[in-house]
Amino acid sequence: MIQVEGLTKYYGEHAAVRDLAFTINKGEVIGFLGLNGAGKTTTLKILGCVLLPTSGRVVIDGYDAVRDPHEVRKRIGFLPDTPPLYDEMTVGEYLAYVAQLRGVSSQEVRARVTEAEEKTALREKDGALISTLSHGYRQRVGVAQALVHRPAFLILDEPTSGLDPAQIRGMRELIRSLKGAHTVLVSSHILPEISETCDRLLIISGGQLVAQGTEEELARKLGGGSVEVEVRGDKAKALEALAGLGPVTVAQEDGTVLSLRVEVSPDQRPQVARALVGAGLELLRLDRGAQRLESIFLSLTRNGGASSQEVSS
Ligand SMILES: Nc1ncnc2c1ncn2[C@@H]1O[C@H](COP(=O)(O)OP(=O)(O)OP(=O)(O)O)[C@@H](O)[C@H]1O
Repeated sequence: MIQVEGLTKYYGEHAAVRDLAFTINKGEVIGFLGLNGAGKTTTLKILGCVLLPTSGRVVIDGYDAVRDPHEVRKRIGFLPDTPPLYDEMTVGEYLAYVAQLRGVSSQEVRARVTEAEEKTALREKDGALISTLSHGYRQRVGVAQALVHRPAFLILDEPTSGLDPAQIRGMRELIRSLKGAHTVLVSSHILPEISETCDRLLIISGGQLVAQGTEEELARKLGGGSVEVEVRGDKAKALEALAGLGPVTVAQEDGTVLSLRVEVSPDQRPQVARALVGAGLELLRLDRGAQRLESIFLSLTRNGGASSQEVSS
C-alpha cells in the first residue's frame, strides 16, 4: 500500500505540489492525470525516492520514503520521464547491471533479466546495443529496468511519451499485463490511454489533487456523462422514447439509421436500451460517450488547482 499525506514540494518560492493526499491499494493500476506543469513528475520523483519533499509523508508498505529510502527502493520500480539508459551497453548487460545495483543476488541475475525481457517483449533484443534501439524499444527497456528486481510497486512517468500509435498500443497492453503482479501508478496527459488502462484516476491541477475515483464515480459526481446509441426506426419515436431520460442530440442521420447522444450517466445504459426497444426501435449499438473522460478532465483542470471543484470518493 502507498500512503501519501500532506505532500508538498517547493522549488524556491514556487510550490510545484501542495498538500497531496491519496492512498493506493495493492494490485491497483492508477492513472495520474494532469496538464503539463501540473506536478506529476515532481510527485512521482518523490515516490521514486529521487527527490525529497519539502513537507508531508510518503509511506510504502510501512516504510517512510524519507527515513527508509533503501527499503522503499527495494519495493518500487521507477520509470522516469527520461529512462536512464547506457547507450554503449546491450539490453541484457544493462538489465543485469541494474539488477545487481538493486541487490539481486548474482546467481539470480540472469533469470531476472530473462523474466524482465519476457514481460516487456524484449527477448530478441537481449544482445542489441541500446544505442541502436528505436524510441519505442528504449521505453520498453525503461520499463524492464523498473521491474527487473520484482518490485511490488511500479511508478511509470509518461511511458508512452514520444511513441507512435502502434507503440502506444503496445505499451498500453504491456501496462495491462503488469496488473496482478504489480501495483502500478502511471502518469499521462493522454486521456484515452488512462481511461483504457487504469482502475482509478488521480487528477492533479496546479500542484493540487482535484479529484480521485473511477471514471464512473467522477462522471456521476460531476453530473456529466453521456450514452451514444445507433438505432433504426422512426426519429420522432426515438426522441419521444428518450425524452424522459435526458437531453438528446442527433449526431448523425443516415436514412432510417440514427446516431444519438443522450446526456445521462453511463449507469443508465439499461434504461436507454429499454426505452428504445420498448418504443419498437431496432437498437444497433449502445456505448458510453467517447469524450467523457476528456470533459471530466477539462472541467476539473480548467481553473487550475485552487479553484477547481473538489471531488473524491
Ligand atoms: N527543478 C525545478 N526547478 C524549478 N521549478 C521546477 C523544477 N521542476 C519542475 N518545476 C516546476 O514545477 C511545476 C511542476 O512541474 P512537473 O514537472 O512536476 O509537472 P508535470 O505535471 O510533470 O508536467 P509535464 O507533463 O510537462 O512533465 C512546474 O511549474 C515546473 O515548471
